[in-house]
Amino acid sequence: MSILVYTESENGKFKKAALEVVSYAKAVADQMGTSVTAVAVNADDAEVLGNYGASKVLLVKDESLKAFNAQKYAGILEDAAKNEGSKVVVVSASANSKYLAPLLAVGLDAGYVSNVVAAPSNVSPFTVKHSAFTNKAFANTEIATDVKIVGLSNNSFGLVESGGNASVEDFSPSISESGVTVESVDKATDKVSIADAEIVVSGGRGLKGPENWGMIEELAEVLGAATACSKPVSDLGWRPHSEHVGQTGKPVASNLYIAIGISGAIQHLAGINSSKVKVVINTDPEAPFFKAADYGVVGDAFEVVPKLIEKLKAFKAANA
Ligand SMILES: Cc1cc2nc3c(=O)[nH]c(=O)nc-3n(C[C@H](O)[C@H](O)[C@H](O)COP(=O)(O)OP(=O)(O)OC[C@H]3O[C@@H](n4cnc5c(N)ncnc54)[C@H](O)[C@@H]3O)c2cc1C
Repeated sequence: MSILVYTESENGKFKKAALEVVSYAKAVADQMGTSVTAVAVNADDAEVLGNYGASKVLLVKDESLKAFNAQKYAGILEDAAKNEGSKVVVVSASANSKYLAPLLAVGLDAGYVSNVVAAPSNVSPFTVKHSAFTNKAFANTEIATDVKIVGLSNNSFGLVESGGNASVEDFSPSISESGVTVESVDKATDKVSIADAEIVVSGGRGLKGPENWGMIEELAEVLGAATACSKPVSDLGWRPHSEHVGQTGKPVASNLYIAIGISGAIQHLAGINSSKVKVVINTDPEAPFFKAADYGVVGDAFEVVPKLIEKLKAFKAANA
């Protein structure tokens, strides 16, 4: 009857979102008076999940599962949920989790709610708060099916260390056949991914050209941030498409989002509404971004950003 969690890893290391879903599942388990069982595939440090509230880790070690395959991974989770008798399964908001969750929902005859942002307000009936209409509203939805799947938004719950220990068990599920074979995986970049980043520094067309991205990268480096951009910037080839944020790009749920030379079109804002603190730097005080931002600087990026970098470097040096 434990709560089941899918914990994603890359090259054997858990992603931050994996630790967050375990933290979340522990809160749900406490409300329901049960425990947390995590499913990990080819992870090297499965024990670490105990620190975030997992009592048990079902570890699948299989070289053929090195590349993510939604049908096979959904099959593994279905097997695990049935073995454990789990009535609640928690996954993250990553592209892979969003791919496998509906397949899993079919396998378990479960209801699935994505973009969940808080622990259930009630576990009987099981009611979750989730964002809706590209993060412009929240809804409380009851999942009435016997088995429930919760898709947790990244950075919405945070990491909670409980100092516990997890028993790690080898798990050999029946791996289902898949119509898809992954031949190779090409990563666009090795930098901090936008989806996992705590801080994102993002540039728009106001930066005039790709040759001016040095200061964006420098600001990101000082802050330990990921870099992002608006759609026209990636369309123009100034930055890679993997950095494109918004309705047609990636969603960002960082703690801090700094938008530089970005007007704040509705399609851009749709991707960053879940970020906690938004800062805009723009020459035009009428730019729509100022209405969405928590802090705004009306000014020329080419003057403001170098000063910001200088101040941050001085602050870091003084506090080193
Ligand atoms: C169906 C559809 C989907 C879309 N999806 C997305 C999406 O996912 N993501 C996205 O970003 N867009 C998307 N768009 C495009 C969107 O509508 C805007 O055109 C786009 O976001 C504008 O990008 P921008 O803010 O970089 O450029 P601009 O709108 O050109 O804004 C540049 C800003 O920089 C400011 N500026 C100029 N010089 C400086 C300076 N020296 N210092 C500081 N500020 C300066 C200007 O005042 C201006 O506000 C979509 C559009 C459509 C129709």
